[in-house]
Amino acid sequence: MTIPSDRVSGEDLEVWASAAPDGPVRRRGPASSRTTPPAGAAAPAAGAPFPRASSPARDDYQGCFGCGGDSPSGLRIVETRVDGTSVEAEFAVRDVHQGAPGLAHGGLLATAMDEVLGSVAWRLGGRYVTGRLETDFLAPVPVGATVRLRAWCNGVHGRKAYVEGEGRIGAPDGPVAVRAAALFVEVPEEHFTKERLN
Ligand SMILES: CCCCCCCC(=O)SCCNC(=O)CCNC(=O)[C@H](O)C(C)(C)COP(=O)(O)OP(=O)(O)OC[C@H]1O[C@@H](n2cnc3c(N)ncnc32)[C@H](O)[C@@H]1OP(=O)(O)O
Repeated sequence: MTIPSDRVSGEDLEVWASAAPDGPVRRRGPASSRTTPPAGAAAPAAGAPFPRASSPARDDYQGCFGCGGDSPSGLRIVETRVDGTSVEAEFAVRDVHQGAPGLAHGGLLATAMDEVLGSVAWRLGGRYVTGRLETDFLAPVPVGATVRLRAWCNGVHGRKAYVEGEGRIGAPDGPVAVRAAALFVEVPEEHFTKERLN
C-alpha cells in the first residue's frame, strides 16, 4: 500500500494563529486558503457587539436539524452565551446520533459545527450560507456526552465571511473533539425560495 505523501502525522499538529478569543488554537495543519481571510479582509472589532443581536434563521424556524425543537432526531443545539466576538452553544449526543456503536457520527459533529459557525455568520447582519466547511476530528465523542461548541469570525471580505470554531467534550475547557473553519457566502432572500420544491 502506498501512503500518500500529504498524509498528516501526529508531529504535524501545529499551533495555528487565529482570532480565537483565547488566542492561537491547535489544528492538524492550517485552515486552507479558501477558509482563511485574505489580506484586506475586515476583522471584527474586538469586544464590539455583533451587528445583529440574534439570528433570524434560528429564531424563526423550528424545523432546522441543527437547532430546531421540531426535528425529532435533530441535534437541538442551544446557544448558551453570545458576546461581541463569539457564540457558545451545546448539545447532547443521543443514540440517534451514533456512527460507530456508542460514538457520535462524524457527519453530525460537522453539522453541529456548521450550525454554530452559521449562527456567527448570520449575526454579522446578512443572510449567509455555507460555501465551504473544513473539519478536523480530534477525539471520539461518546453517546451521552454534552458537546460544548464555540465559534468566532476571523474576517469579512465582500460577500464572504470567514468563521472558525471548536467543539469540546463535557465542559468548556474539556478535550477538543472537533475543529472547523468555514467560508460563508452572503446571498439574497430569493436563495431560500427559488429552489424550493414544495
Ligand atoms: C443560524 C443559521 C445556521 C445555519 C447553519 C447551516 C448553514 C448551511 O448549512 S447553508 C446550506 C448549505 N449550503 C448551501 O446550500 C449553499 C449552496 N451553494 C450556493 O448556493 C452557491 O454555490 C453559493 C451561494 C455558495 C455561491 O454562489 P454565488 O452566489 O453564485 O457566488 P459565487 O460568485 O460563486 O461565489 C462568491 C464568492 O465566494 C467564493 N466561493 C463560493 N463557494 C466557495 C467554495 N466552496 N470555496 C471557496 N470559495 C467559494 C467564490 O470564489 C466567490 O469569491 P470572489 O467574490 O472572491 O470571486
